[in-house]
Amino acid sequence: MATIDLNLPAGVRWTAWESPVAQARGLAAQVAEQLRAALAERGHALLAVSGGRSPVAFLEALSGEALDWSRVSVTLADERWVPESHPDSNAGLVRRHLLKGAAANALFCGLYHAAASLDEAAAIADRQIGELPLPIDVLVLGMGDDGHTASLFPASPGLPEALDPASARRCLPAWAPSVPRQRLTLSRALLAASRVQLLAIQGDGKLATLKAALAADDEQRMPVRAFLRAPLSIHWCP
Ligand SMILES: O=C1O[C@H](COP(=O)(O)O)[C@@H](O)[C@H](O)[C@H]1O
Repeated sequence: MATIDLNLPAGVRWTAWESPVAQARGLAAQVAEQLRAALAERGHALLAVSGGRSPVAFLEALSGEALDWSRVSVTLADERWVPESHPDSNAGLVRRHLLKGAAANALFCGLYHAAASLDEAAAIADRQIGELPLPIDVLVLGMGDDGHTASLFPASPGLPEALDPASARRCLPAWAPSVPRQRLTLSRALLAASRVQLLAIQGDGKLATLKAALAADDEQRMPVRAFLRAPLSIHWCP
């Protein structure tokens, strides 16, 4: 594979996998290893994963990893404000592709709540996330073609607060440019405190977005920029 010159910030690690299958398996093995380390160190482990279209093969591979899943808690970096039965639900995706077999023993804490408003749903999720064994041990982020990560979308109302590194909020309402527009996102402050931070992306389009984010000077325009620093490891495949 040709060398890719990205001029990454100090401490940001880069792995180019040869294929989506190799990426899914390799990433799952690394995540499992980090979860085992957290279990050995803390007695429990907290994993936050992303949704969307990309992570299916990774979630499938991770569900087959030998782990004491009964001591692992799983949450989401973000969610669409739709019930779990909806095809766009990130919780539904995680239940179908990760929480099966031995991995069904993990405690799952989703972000969706059928509240009267998105604000109220975010407040409920904020409280529930606060009951998890924070910080997040392993975070797996994805990235959209517009430079969003989690549901930190460019120009979303409330983005400055969601990206505020000093914010005490754990979960906030967010708005996407595409349907379902109403979202819930963990805050940058909470996500960036994760012990292990991984960004998994696929294809030349997302590589171009990553390059644009690295070159941009504004997190509001390219929210993924907020995470392009140590200890992030970026995992890409063509
Ligand atoms: O809407 C979302 O988009 C991003 C990227 O998703 P993908 O479909 O391009 O893989 C994802 O990381 C996020 O969790 C999701 O809610």
